[in-house]
Amino acid sequence: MIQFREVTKTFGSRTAVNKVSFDIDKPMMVGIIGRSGAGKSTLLRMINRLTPATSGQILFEDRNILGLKGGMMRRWQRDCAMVFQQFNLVPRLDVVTNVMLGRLNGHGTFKSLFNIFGEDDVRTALTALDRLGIVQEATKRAEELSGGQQQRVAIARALMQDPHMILADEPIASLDPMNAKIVMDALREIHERDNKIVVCNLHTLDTARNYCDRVIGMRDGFLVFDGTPDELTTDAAREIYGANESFNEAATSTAIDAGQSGSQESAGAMTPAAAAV
Ligand SMILES: Nc1ncnc2c1ncn2[C@@H]1O[C@H](COP(=O)(O)OP(=O)(O)OP(=O)(O)O)[C@@H](O)[C@H]1O
Repeated sequence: MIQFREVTKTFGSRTAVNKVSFDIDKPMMVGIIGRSGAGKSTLLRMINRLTPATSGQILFEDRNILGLKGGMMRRWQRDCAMVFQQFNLVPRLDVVTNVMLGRLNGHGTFKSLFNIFGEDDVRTALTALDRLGIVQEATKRAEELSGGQQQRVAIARALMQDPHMILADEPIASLDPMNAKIVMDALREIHERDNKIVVCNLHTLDTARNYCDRVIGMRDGFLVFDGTPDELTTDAAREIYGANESFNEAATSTAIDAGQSGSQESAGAMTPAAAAV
């Protein structure tokens, strides 16, 4: 479905992504992990052309999407919806309008400029919000919602684009553990029910293990791991994070009990058991 061929991005003398090649040949949930600065965001942003690649190819159904221009590029950007850490909603607009903004690329310029949505758009937006369990918030301003609710609105907006795939750039990094679980469950559900590719940058090993079918590890711009959650052993994690023998997985964990195993960097809770309480 999508093939990466020696994809490279340089910023001046810094190579953020270095000749990365891999294929995603069927709908799956892929987690990209690695320490800060490893190149995860840059890789994701190159897929939907927010960041231009320096060299290489990204083929979707045998077409190099890095060469698309104008309307074809906008169409591609609609096909791979992004979800961001900071939600990127319009705070003063109501929730349902925020969701409908996902349709803008599909409307003509006039409609886009004047923000005109039809009944059909409203109905689809409400259906998406209902699916995310927040339809009751539809008329509130986005800024009135909690972070977890806002991220669900952002996911509903992504669904409104009816994309081929969802690219989520650290979607839970700003959320408390309970909301992180709700958001990851929602992304997983979209993959399973709609059979879509979901690619998710994650800071935490346990989240990648719990939710993803496949984990890609990046280090200093290179792809250094590509395997199943089972193959992501502590040794493999050490390789990805560039840690020595004292590497402690809890330092990359969001699990509620992670702090008890010695890490001061633990972000809180997210094991399914904990979140189910
Ligand atoms: N617009 C930019 N201009 C210059 N350098 C950049 C730019 N964007 C990213 N970089 C550099 O590219 C490298 C990879 O950054 P990137 O944001 O992709 O890493 P990351 O793994 O997503 O990190 P984090 O987890 O902190 O978001 C870093 O060295 C970063 O400083």
